[in-house]
Amino acid sequence: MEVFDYEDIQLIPNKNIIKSRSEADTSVKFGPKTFKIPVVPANMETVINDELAVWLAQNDYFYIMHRFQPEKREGFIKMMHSKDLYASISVGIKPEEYEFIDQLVADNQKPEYITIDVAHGHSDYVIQMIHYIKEQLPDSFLIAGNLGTPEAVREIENAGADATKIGIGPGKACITKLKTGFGTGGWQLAALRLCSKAARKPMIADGGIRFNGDIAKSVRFGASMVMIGSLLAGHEETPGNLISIDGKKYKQYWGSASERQKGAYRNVEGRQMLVPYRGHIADTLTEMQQDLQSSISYAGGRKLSDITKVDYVIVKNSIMNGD
Ligand SMILES: NC(=O)C1=CN([C@@H]2O[C@H](COP(=O)(O)OP(=O)(O)OC[C@H]3O[C@@H](n4cnc5c(N)ncnc54)[C@H](OP(=O)(O)O)[C@@H]3O)[C@@H](O)[C@H]2O)C=CC1
Ligand SMILES: Nc1nc2c(ncn2[C@@H]2O[C@H](COP(=O)(O)O)[C@@H](O)[C@H]2O)c(=O)[nH]1
Repeated sequence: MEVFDYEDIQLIPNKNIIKSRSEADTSVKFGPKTFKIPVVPANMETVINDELAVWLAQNDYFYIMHRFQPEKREGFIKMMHSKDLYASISVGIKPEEYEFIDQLVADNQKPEYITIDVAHGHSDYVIQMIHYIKEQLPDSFLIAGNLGTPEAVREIENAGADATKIGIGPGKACITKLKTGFGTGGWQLAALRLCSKAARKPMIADGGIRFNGDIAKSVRFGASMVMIGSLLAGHEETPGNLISIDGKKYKQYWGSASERQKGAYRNVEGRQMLVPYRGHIADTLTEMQQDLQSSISYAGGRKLSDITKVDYVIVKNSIMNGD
């Protein structure tokens, strides 16, 4: 098995066929809608809130609202629909989540996207929830995760999920690999490649994105969408508190399985940290789009899927050489 991560790979250029990078089409159809770029901010409390979700939906970006204020989710769906925007929410798998789905059905609230978001998604309890949601809300596009193996992708797709989310332990705020010894941390890109061999439906690559070029690499190895936490958490519009230290600005970022998120030290697999402040998220997303347009041109293509065909080399830990 070839084992590598984002920093170990370089994609090999093909002859350019476009006159300007602006001709390259970065859009992606994911579920019922088409988005500007294959990037989704992580469904974490320090990355997404209502205001940012509205802005992202209004501007043709994908978002997934987190599930850590469960009582606000139905109101969130109503608020998005009242503005004629799509609603995209997360759920867990505990008994009260079944009641939440029942409530949505009773109130005729149908989110366009639902993500089952648990640490270890290859589980009969996740499969039960997939069956339940597909029965109760068959028109919602259902994403399930997180997974890290082709077997998991096959089983979760067969259970009825419309897309899977791949990544166990590669996140910046993650300590799963240290506390449990398991996961795709350190070989997330290779794990994505393995999963793509089994996948018949779209995959979201989740965690480990440190540079804009990692988005193109994720697409090359099979991702339809790329979930990003730490690299997007440092913006004016993201919910973490702004903190100044020695004249430098930072924002708070914490893991969804951190003590900070859970309010207790039980099954903690995440940590709290500071990420550099980066200004407005619109500028970062525009830069990501421009970099991706450049990637498409280096791939010798015109559209995002052209990146999936390029060759690559493994250059172990050396892409920063020469910096
Ligand atoms: N992508 C990643 O690598 C990781 C992501 N996270 C994020 O943290 C948040 C909290 O996740 P999670 O703890 O799953 O949410 P929950 O607290 O909702 O747990 C999910 C359910 O699964 C049960 N469970 C059994 N085994 C496991 C296991 N190995 N890991 C997790 N749950 C298990 C839990 O019971 P009990 O709590 O009693 O065990 C609980 O009932 C999510 O947003 C998740 O995405 C967390 C860790 C890793
Ligand atoms: N193991 C843990 N993983 C977590 C936790 N909270 C979130 N996450 C995952 O990280 C990604 C974001 O990764 P990044 O590298 O872009 O910062 C996120 O989407 C989750 O899948 C956690 O507490 N523990």
